[in-house]
Amino acid sequence: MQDLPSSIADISDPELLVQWLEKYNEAYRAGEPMISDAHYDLLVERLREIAPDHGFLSAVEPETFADKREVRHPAPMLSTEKAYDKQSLERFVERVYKEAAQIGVMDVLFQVTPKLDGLAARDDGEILATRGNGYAGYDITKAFEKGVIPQGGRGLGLGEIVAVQSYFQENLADRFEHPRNMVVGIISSDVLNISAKQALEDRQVHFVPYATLNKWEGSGRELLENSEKITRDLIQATDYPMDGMVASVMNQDVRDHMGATSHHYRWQIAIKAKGETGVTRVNAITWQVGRTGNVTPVLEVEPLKLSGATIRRVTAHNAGRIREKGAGVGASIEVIRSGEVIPKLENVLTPSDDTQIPENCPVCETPLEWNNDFLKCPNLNCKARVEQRIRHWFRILGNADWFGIKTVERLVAGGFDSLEKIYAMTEEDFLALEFGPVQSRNLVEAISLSKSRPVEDWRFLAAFGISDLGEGDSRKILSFFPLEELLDKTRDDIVALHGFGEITSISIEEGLKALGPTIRHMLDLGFNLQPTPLKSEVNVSSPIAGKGVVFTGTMETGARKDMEENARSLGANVQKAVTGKTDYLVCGAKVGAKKTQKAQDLGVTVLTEQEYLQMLEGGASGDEPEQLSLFQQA
Ligand SMILES: NC(=O)c1ccc[n+]([C@@H]2O[C@H](COP(=O)([O-])OP(=O)(O)OC[C@H]3O[C@@H](n4cnc5c(N)ncnc54)[C@H](O)[C@@H]3O)[C@@H](O)[C@H]2O)c1
Ligand SMILES: [Zn+2]
Repeated sequence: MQDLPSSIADISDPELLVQWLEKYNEAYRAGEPMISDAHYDLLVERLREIAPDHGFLSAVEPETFADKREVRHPAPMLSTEKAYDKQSLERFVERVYKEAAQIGVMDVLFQVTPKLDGLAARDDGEILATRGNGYAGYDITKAFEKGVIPQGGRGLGLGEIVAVQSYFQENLADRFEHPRNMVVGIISSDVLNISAKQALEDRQVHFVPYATLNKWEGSGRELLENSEKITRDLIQATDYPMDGMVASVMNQDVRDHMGATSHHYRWQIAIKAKGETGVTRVNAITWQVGRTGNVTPVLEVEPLKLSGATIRRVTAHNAGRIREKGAGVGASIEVIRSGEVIPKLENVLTPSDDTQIPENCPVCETPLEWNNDFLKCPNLNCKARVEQRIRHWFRILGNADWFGIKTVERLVAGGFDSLEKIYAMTEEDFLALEFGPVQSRNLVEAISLSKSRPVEDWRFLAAFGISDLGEGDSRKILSFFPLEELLDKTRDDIVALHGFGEITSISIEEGLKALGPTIRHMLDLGFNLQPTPLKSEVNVSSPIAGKGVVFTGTMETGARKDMEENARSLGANVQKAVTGKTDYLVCGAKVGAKKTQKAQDLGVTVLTEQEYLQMLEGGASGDEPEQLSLFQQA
């Protein structure tokens, strides 16, 4: 297949363009996109310009899962029309009111929800099916067995399979380019890679019915007047990847009257940001060292105008990308910007043979290590890492942030390279580093305010930057243990909690051990911490509250997942496997003797499903039922 012209405006052959679009679409649906979504959208818009009636534009871009059973949809699952600017949204709203008036409806209610960027599916309570070609999709009900969590329960209709965004950013962003790629991998393959398995085990991959999303409702006028604020608020409130917003008409009679094309419902539109691309040349590469040691390339480019701004720096994601694509000095590259401040490297048009990847850390000279496509400085005391850690502390704590990166750099250069030292600084210390008298006073004041102003304890914990203890996980873990107790917990204590997998638990244990002294020191300084409410306090009293429970085998009462969910709601720590922290092993049918013996050896009470249900009904926590002979023979 012939290449596409390098500049989108030069594309003039619709058939060639469609061939490429089909190829890109196939790769994208398989979870391995070749180009960015913004770039793809620009190509589709180009097709609309040069061949507005092309069949490609009037069908849903199909997806296939070769080995899965086909399922017909009761009503087609279509794509959406897109509005890339205010005018298109205005035209949409006008059209809606005009057609509503035709059937005598004057009050039209609009709804806006975040447009989730994952894998669309439909759950009728029995079968979960993908969109497919819009008319028939594929049966992927097994996703729930694999560990995908149905938000709000089963049978809630259309929705999207997505990974929790903050979790992805913290734990997976250096393993997958986009959370959707991981999601597609989970659905299409039975062999899961370790990170995907971990995310499922941590219950961070959800099926989110659109009906459960945060939403805005109002009239068309209100929508047009406030669309920026509506978008901002919904982005704020949603912890899933999004690629815009979806505005829908809510009046059923108007929906019926407006109907659908073969591509989209006419009463619905996606509000999206358009990307802009440009071509420029790489002048130099700067390597930046982050808090966790990742060394990322920033391309210094020949200045270029994109969406009204002059671009001089472009992020290139990771070192692997530079090596693979030849994005070195002298390369001609395509740059894309859609919304974000710093544009991204999209494509290398003419590679450079000067792609030197540093072998040593540009800051501390320690030999660098490769981790997938990422380069890492392993030195915990690397000056750049220290600076970023301190910066992270003030940013996450967030109650008195006057410590920008420039200030932090000066402190570290002056020997104040730890939180302990910085929190002991006086006005004289700042003056000695040649901060002005006013700034010195402000910085001392900021330190004192950061202690006296109220701050949630999970923020305080997350600010230490322990890997796998970001804001979400800190909040979660502190709902099980108060902060002081957490410091002494081991991986076994942590893995027993709902939502913490094995790998995560190990890294949390290690992080807590390494930073324990610092955390204790900071606690002794007396912060005004607002404790996270403990689950054990919130929970009802039940015989399994606070107990470690493992379910195994095939249950008769209902799906194992539902029994687990129910046990959790009664305050149990539902665990995946029996450990020393397990109190009850509940056995359904077909459980091997070995398993029950191992549990008994660990002092775990082994129950049949019936005994377990009786115990719940009895409500007595102390009396443990006698064990069935079935198990004693083992
Ligand atoms: N990078 C690539 O190579 C590549 C290739 C093909 C497609 N794409 C991307 O896919 C998109 C086109 O594909 P499409 O037709 O699947 O998607 P679309 O962007 O038109 O979105 C339509 C889908 O959004 C879903 N959706 C998400 N949140 C929703 C909500 N709150 N309410 C209602 N529906 C919601 C629906 O399931 C619907 O099917 C393009 O935007 C493009 O960026 C990218
Ligand atoms: Zn270093």
